[in-house]
Amino acid sequence: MDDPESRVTEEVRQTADAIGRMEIRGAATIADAAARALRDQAEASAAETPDALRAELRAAARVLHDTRPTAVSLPNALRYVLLNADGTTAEDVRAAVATSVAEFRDRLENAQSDLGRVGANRLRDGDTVMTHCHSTDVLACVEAAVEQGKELSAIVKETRPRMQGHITARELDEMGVDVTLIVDSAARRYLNDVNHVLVGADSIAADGSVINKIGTSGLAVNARDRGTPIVCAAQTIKLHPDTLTGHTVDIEMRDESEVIDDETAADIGDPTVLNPAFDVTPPRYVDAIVTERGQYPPESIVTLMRELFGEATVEPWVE
Ligand SMILES: O=C(COP(=O)(O)O)[C@H](O)[C@H](O)COP(=O)(O)O
Repeated sequence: MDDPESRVTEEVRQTADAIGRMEIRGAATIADAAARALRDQAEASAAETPDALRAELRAAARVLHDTRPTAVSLPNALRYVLLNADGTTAEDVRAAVATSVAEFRDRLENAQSDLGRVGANRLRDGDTVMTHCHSTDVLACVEAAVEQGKELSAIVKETRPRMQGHITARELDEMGVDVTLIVDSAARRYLNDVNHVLVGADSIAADGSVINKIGTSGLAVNARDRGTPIVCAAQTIKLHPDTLTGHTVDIEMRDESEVIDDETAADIGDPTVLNPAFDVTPPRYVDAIVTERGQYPPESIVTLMRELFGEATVEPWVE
């Protein structure tokens, strides 16, 4: 049998490239794109036996998996689809993959709107929120509150170096929220003017730590110091099962060119440039984690993780 790796489709490779380059970004959006890519791999495959098709799907999953290491929604999506790729013929497996991808995407969408309704309960008419990066889970909370007739304002951190705050500003503006944009270092100055800090998550660890865009932990410490509640909006697909057994979450280091161009770097003596994409906020700085299952104090999230994943998980893309 030839190498299943060689039969990974161009479309799957393009999706993986787009995730790596951050054209597809944000934990929930990455999960959705990865699930769709597996469905497309199954549809395009010429495999004639279930084993050959499953080997091809595992190879495609590995290509998708090896793009960005921090958002656990990516492996959680791949696991969901691969563990449901059952069937005694290749056709059966293809159909099972299509069904599980559709189910997964429905769950993602429903989870986000359920979570949005929970998060919206925390927001009152006239409140101001501060945001960091761009999180579709956070925006679902704001959108649900706006739909309930609440008028909201937002102070949006631009989020260097990739400026995802600009996407947040545009989407909040489209919802009718009054938006003020600030540079990241101005956050502390304005924390007394906001009622809530709202952030998303790429992963949540078993101890309740929130792994999110770099700068979240500093923002949370400052918010605690100022007495401003900090809420993390995160669907349960952000729960990191490996942390139940003591593993830590990898923090992605990105290219220095996102921070400074070669010419400017040369001009200032070519310093070492570090560009971590995410950081870890300890649970003591987070007031609540809002999920589609309700709101949890961070320290109790482990109970939900055990309920959803048991004690151990498998990595079905490994040969
Ligand atoms: O940190 C980021 C995005 O980082 P990047 O831009 O590097 O992917 C977002 O806060 C989370 O992914 C949650 O997003 P969502 O709520 O949409 O899943």
